[in-house]
Amino acid sequence: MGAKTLYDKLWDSHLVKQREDGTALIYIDRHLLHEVTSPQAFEGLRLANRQPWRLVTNLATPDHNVPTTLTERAAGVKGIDDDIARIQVMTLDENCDSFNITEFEINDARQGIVHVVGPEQGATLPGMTVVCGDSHTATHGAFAALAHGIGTSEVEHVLATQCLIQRKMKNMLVRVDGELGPGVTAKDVVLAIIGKIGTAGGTGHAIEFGGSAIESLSMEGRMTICNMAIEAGARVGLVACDQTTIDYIKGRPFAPQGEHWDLAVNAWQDLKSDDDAQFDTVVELRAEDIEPQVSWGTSPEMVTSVNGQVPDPEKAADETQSKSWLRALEYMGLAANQQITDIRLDKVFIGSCTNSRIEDLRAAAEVIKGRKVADTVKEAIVVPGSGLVKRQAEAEGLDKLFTEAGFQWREPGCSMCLAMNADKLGAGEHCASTSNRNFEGRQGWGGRTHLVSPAMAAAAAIAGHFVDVRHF
Ligand SMILES: CC(C)[C@H](C(=O)O)[C@@H](O)C(=O)O
Ligand code: SF4
Repeated sequence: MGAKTLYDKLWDSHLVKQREDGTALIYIDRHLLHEVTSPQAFEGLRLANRQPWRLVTNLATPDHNVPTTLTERAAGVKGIDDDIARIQVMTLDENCDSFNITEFEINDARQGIVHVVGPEQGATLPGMTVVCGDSHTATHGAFAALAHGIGTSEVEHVLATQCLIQRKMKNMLVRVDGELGPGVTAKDVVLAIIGKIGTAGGTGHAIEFGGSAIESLSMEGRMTICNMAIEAGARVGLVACDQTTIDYIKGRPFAPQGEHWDLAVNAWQDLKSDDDAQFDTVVELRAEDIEPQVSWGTSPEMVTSVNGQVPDPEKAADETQSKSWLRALEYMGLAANQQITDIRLDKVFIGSCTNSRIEDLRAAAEVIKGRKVADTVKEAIVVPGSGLVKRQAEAEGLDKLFTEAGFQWREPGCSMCLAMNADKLGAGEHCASTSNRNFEGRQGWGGRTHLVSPAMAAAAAIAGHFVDVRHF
């Protein structure tokens, strides 16, 4: 048999049936659920009088709508002010109760953003297929798992049959070799990749991230990179399984134990692309060339180095690009050729499934230690990715560092990443955000999002404008 990529191996080991029209039936090992994309799926099961096919594969948690202030959280689900949010979270509770699905409810310490919770619990394992009604399911590919988002009707399909109809994607390799400089993080790497290949660069492909710079990343860093594969147009991001992966998983609640652990570790050894595997597309970056990144526009590909400038639409490659840059500058309230370091911030958000894990909070805390949030910054919030991340951060005293500096320390959830709860930007406000999308209105109507790493967001909060965290 020919050499295979990691994606080929994961695909082949889950292929139930290849059909002549090019579609295939794929088996799903893990199904994660949240409150936004599951209600109609459960309703569909009920109407068809079906039960979930394999209960133990499902794990649910509310995240998108949950409030993040202690006062609102104290009263549990009934205390959620917003009617739609409360109904969605209650509906998830009721559905999980009636179908017997494990759920970490709103005030369970294990609750959090579904893409933080899955890996943290060891529910995401190498070699698995993992799906969730959420585009950032790509995150779980950091564990050499075939993971991607699905739509609500597919959520119902997976619940009912544990299978999905898919088409095989093409293989793409993004290699980052060399050593990242101090202060340059996984977030900067993935933003630089998207800056290079564009938001359509990975369309139709499963992207495997490899090379020495990726291999030297922690699991948190690898998750940050795979999380944004979808922002590069690919539904799937992947990193090969190695000792870092295995060490991260060991001892987690859903991970195999005892003799099953040894068998699993043995089976995971092959979860990497063969040396001579062929990729349809290969992109290469040098780690040394990557500087801390800041997005200036309304798409993640509109990104540059913190030491760069807002581009000039007159210098765009073509008419289409010129128009989209002009429109972005207008929305963002920025001028062509403006220094990135001259952009002043109104709000700072440290959180989201891209950057709300313990390592992210440590990196931000390190920067703000003993400093104060600038007076001109109206609100700076830290939203841990899960209750367990929050607890760990508190045990390390990070919450004190944040609150002493003038940050608000919140309860876990998606929060200002997409402003489905009360955490929002006002019109015209600029936000340094560790999330993954800077679309128009993403963080609130008229809000202006700048995507950055946690360390860069922390430095911006202190300075009141963007600064190169390497010299801060
Ligand atoms: C609400 C959900 C369907 C959506 C997604 O799929 O990504 C959200 O998580 C997002 O980040 O925009
Ligand atoms: S944190 Fe943001 S990107 Fe992640 S699942 Fe929630 S809304 Fe989507």
